Amino acid sequence: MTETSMDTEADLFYRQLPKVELHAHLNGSVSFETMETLIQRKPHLNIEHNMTAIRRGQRRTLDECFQVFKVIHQLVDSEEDILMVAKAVIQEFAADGVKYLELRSTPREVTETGLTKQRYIETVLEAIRQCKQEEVDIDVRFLVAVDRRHGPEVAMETVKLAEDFLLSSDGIVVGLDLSGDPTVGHGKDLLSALQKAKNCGLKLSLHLSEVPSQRDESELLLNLPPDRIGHGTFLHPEVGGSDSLVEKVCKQNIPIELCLTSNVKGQTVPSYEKHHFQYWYKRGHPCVLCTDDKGVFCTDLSQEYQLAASTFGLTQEAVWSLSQQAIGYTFAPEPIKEKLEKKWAELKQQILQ
Ligand SMILES: CC(C)=CCNc1ncnc2c1ncn2[C@@H]1O[C@H](COP(=O)(O)O)[C@@H](O)[C@H]1O
Ligand SMILES: [Zn+2]
Repeated sequence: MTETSMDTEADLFYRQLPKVELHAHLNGSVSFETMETLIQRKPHLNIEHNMTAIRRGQRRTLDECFQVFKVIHQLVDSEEDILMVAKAVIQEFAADGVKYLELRSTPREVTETGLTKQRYIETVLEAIRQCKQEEVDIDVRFLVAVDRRHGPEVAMETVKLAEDFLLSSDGIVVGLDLSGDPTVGHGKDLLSALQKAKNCGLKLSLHLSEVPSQRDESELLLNLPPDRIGHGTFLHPEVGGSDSLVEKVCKQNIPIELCLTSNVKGQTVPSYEKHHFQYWYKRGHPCVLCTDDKGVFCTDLSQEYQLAASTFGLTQEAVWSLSQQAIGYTFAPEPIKEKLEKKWAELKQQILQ
C-alpha cells in the first residue's frame, strides 16, 4: 500500500509506464499486506506495523532505519517466509508496471528454522521460477548481497556462494550488491572479495557515499570500478564529495541508482528539491530511479517517477526516456535488453500521448 491514491489521469501515466527496477532489497520491499500476514503468523514477537514501515511525513535517522530491518528479519526467518515474501514482492512490482526487476538480498542463516545461506538463495530463485511459471509479466534477476557489517570473511564466503549460483542458476543470478549500515566498517577490507566477484564475472552494484564519511572509501571502490552505484549521495563537491570522485564516475560512465523517498525519509538528503538526482541528471549522466525498500518507505516505482517529475519539472517524454534508458543499465544479457526495447517501442504510442 502506498500513500497516495493513483487514480487521476496523470497518475495513470506513471502506473502504465513500463519500468525497470534495479535497486530493491527483498526484505525492505515487503508490502503492508504481506507484513500483516507475517505479523499474524508470529504473534509472540509482538511486532506492530509502525515498527516495519516509515509513513508519509515521517523521518527516521539512519540508525533507526536499520533497526527496522532487524524487526523484519525476525518476521522473515524460514524458507516458507522467504518464498512467500519473494513471490509477493515480484507480483507487486509486476502490478506496478515493472517489466524487468533486479532483486537483491543478503543470504541469512537461521539455526532455529534450519535455514542456510545456500537454501536462502535457492528459495528466492524458486520464487522467481514460480512467478515465471505462473506467467507474471516481469523478468526477474537476482543480485546476492554482501552486508558490510559482517566483515571480510563473510564477504568472501558470500562471493563464493554467488559465484556458484552465477554458474548454476540459468542466468538468474547476475551480480553482487554491497550494502548494509554505511557507518560501519571500511570498504578497503572488502576490496579483495569485491575484486574476486568482478573477476569471476559477477556484475557489481555498490552502495557508495551514502553518508559523508565515505569519501576515501568511494575513491578506492571506484577504481574497481563498480558496474553501478547505489545512491552516491555524497559524491559531488557541493555536499562534501570531490571533483576527483565525480570525474571517476563520469569518465567511467557508471550509472547511479537514485532512490528519492528512501533518501528523504532516511534523512541523508534534506528535501526532494535538494535530491542529487538534479545534479547528475542535469549533466546527462546515466541515472535510474529506484525504490530501495518500497515496503519500509511506503512507496512504489510509479510514485518515485511521479515524484521526480513533479519535483524537477520533467515532461512525459523525459520520463519515458528515463525509464527506457534504464534498460541499458541492467545486468541482463543483450537479447533480454533487445526484448525489453521492443516492449517499450510497442507500448510507446499507446501510453505517451
Ligand atoms: C537505513 C536506510 C535509509 C535504508 C536505505 N539504504 C540502505 N543502505 C544500505 N543498505 C540497505 C539499505 N536498505 C536496505 N539495505 C540492506 O538490505 C537489507 C534488507 O534486505 P535483505 O535482508 O538483504 O533482503 C538490510 O539489512 C541492509 O543490509
Ligand atoms: Zn539500497
